[in-house]
This record gives sequence, structure tokens and C-alpha cells, in this order.
Amino acid sequence: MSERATYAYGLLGPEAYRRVRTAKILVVGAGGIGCELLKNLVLVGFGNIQIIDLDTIDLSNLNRQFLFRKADIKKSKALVAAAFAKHFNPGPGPVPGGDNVEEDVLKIKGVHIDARHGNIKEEENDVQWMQGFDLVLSALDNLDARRHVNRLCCSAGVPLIESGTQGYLGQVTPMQKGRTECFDCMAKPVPKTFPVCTIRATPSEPIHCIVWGKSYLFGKLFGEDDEDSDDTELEKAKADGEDADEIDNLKKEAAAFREVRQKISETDGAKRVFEKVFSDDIKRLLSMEDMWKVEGRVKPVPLDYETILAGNFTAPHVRVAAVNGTKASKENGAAPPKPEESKAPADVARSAVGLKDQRELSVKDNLELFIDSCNRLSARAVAHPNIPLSFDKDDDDTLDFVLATANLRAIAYGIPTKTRFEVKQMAGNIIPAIATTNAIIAGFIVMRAINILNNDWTKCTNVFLKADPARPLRSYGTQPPEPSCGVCQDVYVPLPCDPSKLTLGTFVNEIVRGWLGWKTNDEGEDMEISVYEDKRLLADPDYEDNFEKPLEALGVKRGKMLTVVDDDGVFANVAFPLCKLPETSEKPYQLPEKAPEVPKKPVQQKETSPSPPPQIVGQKRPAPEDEQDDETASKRAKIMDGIPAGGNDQANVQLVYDSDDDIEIL
Ligand SMILES: Nc1ncnc2c1ncn2[C@@H]1O[C@H](COP(=O)(O)OP(=O)(O)OP(=O)(O)O)[C@@H](O)[C@H]1O
Ligand SMILES: [Zn+2]
Repeated sequence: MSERATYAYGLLGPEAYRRVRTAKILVVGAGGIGCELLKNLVLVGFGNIQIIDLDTIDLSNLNRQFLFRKADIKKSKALVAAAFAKHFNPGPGPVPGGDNVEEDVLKIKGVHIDARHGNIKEEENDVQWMQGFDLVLSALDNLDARRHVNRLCCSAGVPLIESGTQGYLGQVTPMQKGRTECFDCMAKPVPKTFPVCTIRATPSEPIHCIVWGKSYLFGKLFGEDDEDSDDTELEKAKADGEDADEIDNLKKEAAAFREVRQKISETDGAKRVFEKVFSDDIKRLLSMEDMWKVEGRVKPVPLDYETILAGNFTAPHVRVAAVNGTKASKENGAAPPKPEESKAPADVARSAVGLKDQRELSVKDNLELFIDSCNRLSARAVAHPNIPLSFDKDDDDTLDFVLATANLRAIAYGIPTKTRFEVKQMAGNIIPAIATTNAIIAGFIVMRAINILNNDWTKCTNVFLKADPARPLRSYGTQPPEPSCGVCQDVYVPLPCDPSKLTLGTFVNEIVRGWLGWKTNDEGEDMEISVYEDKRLLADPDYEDNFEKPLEALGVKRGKMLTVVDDDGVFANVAFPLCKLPETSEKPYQLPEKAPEVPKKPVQQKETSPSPPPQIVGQKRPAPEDEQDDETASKRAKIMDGIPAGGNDQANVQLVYDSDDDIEIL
């Protein structure tokens, strides 16, 4: 036994050490948490690790993803991380899938790391592949991939340790189907929203101006062609009972935007946009006198293009009252600040030194950046007219546009401007990653991994790291599964099949009605069932149009799953994840002899709120809205209810999963 191994062996004991050496562990994500985690796993002595990541190394990763060096930029994260981490425990490692007899476990040094540069959602990463692991450790950064891994683990019956960090906050959550809640049992944080009038007419904080530039103006000028969204907006205004004047204003606004959008690539295109949004629109708002009678609201000042470019524009003073809130000052007994006490305008306070991204821009700088970024974006729109542009914090053209427009709007409204660095953080919803948080969380993941391999679920608590110096770490017992969860409450049956040969009709008749035995209900009547792929309805009792089609023609391939729903809502859903059929198989599918016992669903206490109908697959089917009767509506509500279920109200527990969700305007 190597010297390193003697310590781990001594601490863990022979049984746990054997499990650590022989268990097959999947690590998903080789980023901030993933790098720390891989290092820990190797140092503890784990013998068989597979790591997967779809991304390549970026300069911005190097401050905390310490397995990477400058020379690794643009190389695969998973491959570089594995190659580096292997040095921490040199040697061939136990043979994966080998006998790993006791002697081998103690004698063979090193670690076997299998690294894959790829997306966890690829079809080869199916349920069968997942079943090859003893434990999955998720070190991901987005909800979509986390949900996918959660479902895969539920379908394969493999335990999962979920983790996430956000600044000083961190979380580790061990999960196992049937024993604990799953990732989809938990409520997710709702993205921050702002009232539409604050964004469009009465901003009072820098973030309001940034959201306006990013989510409103950018879309109007360079996003998806707006005719459809204009109509939706008008419909919504009508439904909200807006008066005729307001609807008329919205129509004029839409027409005016369309005009500047059409001419944006002309020589004075940027000037036209500027005059519309920073001069004409502001003058129009100022003419609505009632709007400015609200206490604490500050009137904007129209900006003048030529005067700014000539360097003669005097920016209005930043009105601190608008930022801190007149109301608050009054409540504190303080008088609102006098104009001379206010902060100087941005162009006086600017600093000409420092990093480009941290420099404060003058009004003229902002206007020049606005013209330049507008020209760059319109050139892209002309070059690829069918590809709408979208904001991306790492796309310089889009970031410059949002920076310049947000600052110009802030200047007009007397709000402090922001640097490029700050706008990038705010518009990109970036919370700086902290290496120490990742390191602490990765340490707990390994402790929980050992608990799970020892089957010691009593010690397997959820761990939370908080920005509370007095008590930064807390732990809570695992929560039971949520009975209404549409992921972990489903019964999973891996289905090896050839989707180019297996038709939907054969699936329903031979597999569901025949093998699973869903023929008649308790009253002896024909059991009514529907079949879905994700949210797409493929068949129901009145809709058999797809029965002749092979699954492949319906977009159902390996890695996807068919979910069968009892329309009477008596039995739990049964999900069939598709996997690879052995080449020797004569039939287009293979199933075990005995079908599983499908449990009954818990009795629903209350009806859920109506959900949008699923997308229906098939040419001949009329639009669901045209024919949706009460029964179909309630059935759809049931299945949709299951998709991202939640409702875990743990007081004092903060879910900190990082999400890619955007800031939205309400
Ligand atoms: N579907 C997926 N399949 C495989 N890996 C994924 C998938 N989605 C995300 N990842 C990986 O998960 C990792 C998460 O790590 P982290 O949160 O540190 O993000 P990052 O992209 O490295 O950092 P940042 O977002 O701060 O630049 C990333 O390396 C990312 O490529
Ligand atoms: Zn669940």
C-alpha cells in the first residue's frame, strides 16, 4: 500500500476504503466546483472517475479553476482537468469493471480518470450508461443541465449529489429516488422582475436603465422582427383594460420603432435612433403632466445629439434623491438634498486613467460609443438578416450598446452612470465566483459521497454555506420526496429499442397495454392513456394519427423518453427512457419478463392552476385551443403540473442554485 493510501485506509477503515477505490463516480462539470472536486476525489483515493464537460477553457476561468494554465486556453476543460489531476495520485488505477479483488484494492496505485469533452444531454449518455455509475456528482451551472442529470439519475436509480455556489453562498444536496426529494421537488428562485412602467418611463436606479437597454431597446432594434410581439403587446394592453389613448400610443410607438429599425443601417441610422429614444420620447413623456406629479419622481431631460457631439452639452446633475428615494430621506427626517449637494455629472467626475472597462465615460464618450456600437450591430444585422441578434455579456458589440444606451438614459434621468465592468456584471447577472466557496462545497461533496457509498443516509444531511460569520455552515436532514413531483414520482422502465423500427402503435399496444397490463381500469372499462415525449403529446384515446410512425420519425430517439399517463389519474406515470438495443435482438425492443408494479397516485387535494397546453405532434391534428374540452384540459394540467413541480417551504433555507434565467420585465 502506498503511503498516501495508508492514511485514507486508516481514516475510512477497510470497507469504506474498498468502496472508495472501486466505486464508479461520474462528475458532471469541470468548472469552479468541478476542479476542486476532482482534486479532492483523487487525493482521497477514489479509483474510478469519469468527468464530462462541454466547454473549453477561457482566460476568465484561470483565477479559480486551478487545474488550468494559460497555455490550456481553448482546450477541453474535462481533458485538461483529468490530465492534471491524475498527477495527484500516479499509477494506472484499478481496472474499471475488473474484479477489484481485495488485494488489488490495496496494491494497485493511482486513479483511472476517463474524461469526455461533451454535453451531458447527448444521446449516448442514456439511462443504461448512467446505470454504470455508483454515484453522480453534479457540478453544473445551469438549471437545464441540472434538471436533465436529475431525471437521468431518477430513471437509472443512481444517487446524485447536487451542488451549487453563488458568491459566498453554497449548497450540497444528496438525493436518491424514493428516499429524498429530487432536484425537481424543490421550488426554484424566481428571476427578479421590474414593473414595466419603471423600465419604460420612470427609471430611478441604474439597473432600470440597464434592463431597458438590454431587454427593451436592444430587442426592438436588433431582436426578432417585432410585428408579432407588437401585436401581443397590444392584445395584452386591451386585455388589461388600457384606455383607447394608451392603445393608440402603443401603436404609434411600435410604428415609430419599425421606422428607425428599417433605416438603422443608413448613414444617420444611429442618429435617428438617438433622437427618437433620448429626445422625442422624453419630450412626449414630459408632456404627460400627471405622470410627474407623483412624489419623488424626477423629470428627465431630453438629450441633444449635436450639442453633445460638439462637447457643449451640460449634463444634468445626478439627483441623489432619485437614487436613495425622497421618501426614505423624509422618513429619516432628513431634507431632500439640494442640487448643489448632489454628485457632479458623470462627465466631470470621470477618470481618464485605469483599465478600459473600469473607466467612467463622459456624455460624449457614451454617445460616440452608442453610434459606434449601433453601426457595428446594424452591419451584423445586414450581413445576416434572418438571424436576430441577442444580448450576450461576452459579445462586445451587444455589451457596448447596452452600456452606452443605459448610461445615456441614466444621464437624462439624473441617475448615476456605470462603468463597462459594472454594466457587464449587472446585465449578465454575474455574481463573482469565490474560489473558497467552491473549495468548501467540494469538500462537503466528498464527505457526502463517502456517506452514500457507506449507505449511511442518517449522516447524509444537506449542507448550506451562508454569508454569516457567526455560523457560516448549517446542515439539515434530507427532505422526503414531494408526492406531486413529476420527475421522481414516475416509474421508470429503461426500454432498449430500435426507434427506426418500433412504431408508436406497437409501443402502445404491445408494451403499454400488453406487457405493462394497462388494459382495463378498476371498473372493467378500457383504460384511457396518453403518451408524451417531454411536453409533446404524441397520442391520446382520440388521437392515434401517429400510431403507424416509427418513434424516430416522431423525434423520439435514444436518450429521450416516452411517458405514459393514465388519463383517470389513478396510477403514477410510467416513463420509458430509450436506450441501445443489443445487435442480436430480433424484435425492435426488449423488455424484462416481469413488468413493474405501478403505484397509485396520491389523492390530489386541490386543483392546480391551469397550464399552457402541450405542443401536439402530428400534421392533421387541429390546434389544441380549437377543441380543448374540459377533460383534455384537466388532463393536460395534470401532466404539466408534473413538469417542474415544487413547493418545498423550508423556513430558513435558501436555495442558491445559479440559474441562467434572465432579468425579466413584468
Ligand atoms: N450540459 C452540460 N454538459 C456538460 N457540462 C456542462 C453542461 N452545462 C454546463 N456544463 C459545465 O459546467 C461547468 C460549470 O462550472 P462553472 O459554474 O464554474 O462555470 P464556468 O463556465 O466555468 O464559469 P463562468 O460561468 O463563471 O465563466 C462549466 O465548465 C460548464 O461548461
Ligand atoms: Zn422529485
